[in-house]
Amino acid sequence: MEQLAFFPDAGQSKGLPKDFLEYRPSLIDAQASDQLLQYFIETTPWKQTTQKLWDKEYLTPRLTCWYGETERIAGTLPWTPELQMIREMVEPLAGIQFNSVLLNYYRDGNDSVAWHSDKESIMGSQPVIASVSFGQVRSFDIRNKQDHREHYSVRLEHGSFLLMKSGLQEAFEHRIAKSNKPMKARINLTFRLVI
Ligand SMILES: O=C(O)CCC(=O)C(=O)O
Ligand SMILES: [Fe+2]
Repeated sequence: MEQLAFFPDAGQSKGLPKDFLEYRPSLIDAQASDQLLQYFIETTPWKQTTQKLWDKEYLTPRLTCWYGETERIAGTLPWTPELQMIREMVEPLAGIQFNSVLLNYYRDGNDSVAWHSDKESIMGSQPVIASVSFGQVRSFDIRNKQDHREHYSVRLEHGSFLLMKSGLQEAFEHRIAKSNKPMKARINLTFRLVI
């Protein structure tokens, strides 16, 4: 495994949460990643869903699509050969088998995902999630739910792999912040076991 590419912020003195996260910069080589980026952008039936906040409906600031064999999530599409191929690459690294994947499309720096943890009951309380990124490098921020001063940031590179291990979602939350800098398209895949 490669060294974790974390950049703790100034004043951050605690060790990195290696028990919870594992990062690999080039799971998939640049040429294949270029092709996959275009493939996902062009062929995925992207949707922009809404989310409720303080009783108001907002458009989710990114596009999404679910694939896999779970019936727990409405509208889940069958695996494609490309998604199967990536699933087979990440399963041995994660040590578990996944039955679904959420695709996120961040069109530019305005697209984002707010602070959250992925511990919906349909994934059990200690889910393992494998994340693969293509396109624009964006910062994946992580903070301790109990103490926001403990926070980290990892730049998720083109073709990279991030394993969110069991226990991460319980103690930490994560986000992809908006950016004022010009940002190109980014695709992120999070493989999950929905039970
Ligand atoms: O885009 C990413 O790297 C993270 C996406 C995410 O947190 C999620 O889909 O739950
Ligand atoms: Fe997440």
